[in-house]
Amino acid sequence: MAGEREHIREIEQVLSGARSARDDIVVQSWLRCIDTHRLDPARPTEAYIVPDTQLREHREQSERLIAIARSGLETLFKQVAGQNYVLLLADAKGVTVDFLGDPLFMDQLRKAGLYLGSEWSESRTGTCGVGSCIVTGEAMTIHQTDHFDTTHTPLSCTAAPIFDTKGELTAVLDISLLRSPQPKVSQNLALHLVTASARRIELANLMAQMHSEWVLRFSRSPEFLDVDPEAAIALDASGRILGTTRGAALLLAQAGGIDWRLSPSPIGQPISRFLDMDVDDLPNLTRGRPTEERLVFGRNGSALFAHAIEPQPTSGRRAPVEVLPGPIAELSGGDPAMTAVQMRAAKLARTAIPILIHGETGSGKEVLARAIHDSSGRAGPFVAINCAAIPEHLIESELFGHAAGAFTGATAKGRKGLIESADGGTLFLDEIGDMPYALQSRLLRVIAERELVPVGGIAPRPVDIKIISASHHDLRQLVAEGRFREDLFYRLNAAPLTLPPLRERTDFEWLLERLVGERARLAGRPAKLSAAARLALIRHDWPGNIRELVNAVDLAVALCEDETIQPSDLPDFGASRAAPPAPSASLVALRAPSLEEERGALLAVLAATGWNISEAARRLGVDRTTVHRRMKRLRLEAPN
Ligand SMILES: Nc1ncnc2c1ncn2[C@@H]1O[C@H](COP(=O)(O)OP(=O)(O)OP(=O)(O)O)[C@@H](O)[C@H]1O
Repeated sequence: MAGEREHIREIEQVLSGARSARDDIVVQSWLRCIDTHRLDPARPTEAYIVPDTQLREHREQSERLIAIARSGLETLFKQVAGQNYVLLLADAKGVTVDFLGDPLFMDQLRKAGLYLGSEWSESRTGTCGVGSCIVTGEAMTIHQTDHFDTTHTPLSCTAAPIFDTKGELTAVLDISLLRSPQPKVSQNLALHLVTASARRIELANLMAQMHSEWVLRFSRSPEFLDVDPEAAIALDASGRILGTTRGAALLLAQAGGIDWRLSPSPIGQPISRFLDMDVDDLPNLTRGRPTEERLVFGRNGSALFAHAIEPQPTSGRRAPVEVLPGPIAELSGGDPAMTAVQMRAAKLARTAIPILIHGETGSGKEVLARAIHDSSGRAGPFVAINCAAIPEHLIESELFGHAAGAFTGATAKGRKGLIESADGGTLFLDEIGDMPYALQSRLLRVIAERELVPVGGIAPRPVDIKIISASHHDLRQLVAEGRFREDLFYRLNAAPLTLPPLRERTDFEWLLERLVGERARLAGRPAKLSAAARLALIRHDWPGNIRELVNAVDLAVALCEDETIQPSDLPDFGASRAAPPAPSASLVALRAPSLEEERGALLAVLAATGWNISEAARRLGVDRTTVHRRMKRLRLEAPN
């Protein structure tokens, strides 16, 4: 409290014009907080996290930069490993769009606003690393009581701006501590590291965006020219500057003898205005020559080492890969076994080949069958029949219908059976193993001859149906026991698809999130999972598969209070086997044994997310750069 009062008094003194020992950048920011942002130091405000929908928009807008910055963030995070630093990448509005922090402190970090979605604009939060960096365009440390708002005075935040190739501030890289030593100089190394990382991100961004132009990289020392240049520019074929890193803009101004604060942007100007060279000199500055000989001179006489990179041909567009049809794409979040099923199902959907789906009860056989039908382009209906649920003596007429007056009690006009009502569409025969033996040969005729004879009828009627059957029995075993016809088995088993049980799915958490969202919406009761409930669900082994999960989620949504599902809202899982936690989705990539499988897995996720790289990366538990890299390696390209 005393500390807070003292802090407020200090701000008041600075306002009244008293000299301050604070850095000028801090003093100027405090003045802006009062005069421009109308903030009151006596009214502390909690960290603000933008709603999910807004965060998604911010992330989408920064998607390219996030992808490029990710490896820089990861390298920096490794450099400061074990020192409790948190890394934030904020967009130009101050919203944290990427984040790396120690999972052990997530709750504290979230509370302190060092978290994905936190907004650190100066107008909302007062003097702070990210916000004040956005206003000034300068790298800085806002250490403890440099913060304007007393809520944030425990933090130490060091931020560096990232500029786009046209010189606009596009993001801020911030490295923060929840607790830090008192002297501000303790953060000097952090300031150096974050500034160097921001520079490298700008370089990577320029290289990514301008690779089809000449790129000229600079360094003051020949040793670092090829490995870690200081700055870079892109030039068109006539030698005009198309883009620069921030460092290059400053360097060019210096070389041209111009006060960069007063000079207009170098974009669009000929390189010869700043350096004693023109476009014809570029081929002499490529890697073919020793580094020490690649010297260029500024108009002010200064010397720089330069490395010219020739325009890279834009890779000819490969034929776009086949995208999974929407209904099939939605079935998984990238589980490899599911992906293999989805790829096969998509290919089979448009054929007349019968499909046999294996899978434990509740694993989604009917849902898959319907998705295949919905992707088949067939105009007729999807008709599902559970062979185990219909009494044996009724199944024949249910399936095949009956002719007029075929038997006592039959209608005078006759009745269409389920097979005929599926004409032009799909017949889904669930629990096909329970089909009475005598009927199996009739079904075989429908499949083989594409015609059916109703009960009591003589003339066969042509039918056009796609047959999908499902079983959780081992049909081979039933054949061996003489309970299932071998010929029918081979017909049905032309294209087997095996659904993995839920406990083996690596996309469990994706499915869980989706189901909670869906079921809560259906029930009209907003609900989200607490961490403890999520863990309990992950640990359960789900003998009833997705059906059991749906039921558990429905119950939890109905019981939960304050829109948060707690473990006490879940069914009692006490009786189930203790299972190891579901492996994380990020293991997908590690496990994929073959390139083809890996390609399939990635393709399914991309298709399921409408080729949204951020979302695909989130589902796979990897960063966007990795997704881009894998796409390149696996030759996957977004359709158009
Ligand atoms: N991919 C999925 N996404 C969301 N819900 C699903 C998915 N797959 C299945 N479900 C849900 O799980 C439940 C069981 O699915 P389905 O009836 O398809 O399983 P099944 O394997 O055919 O079961 P059974 O063997 O008992 O016939 C249904 O409520 C279904 O809506």
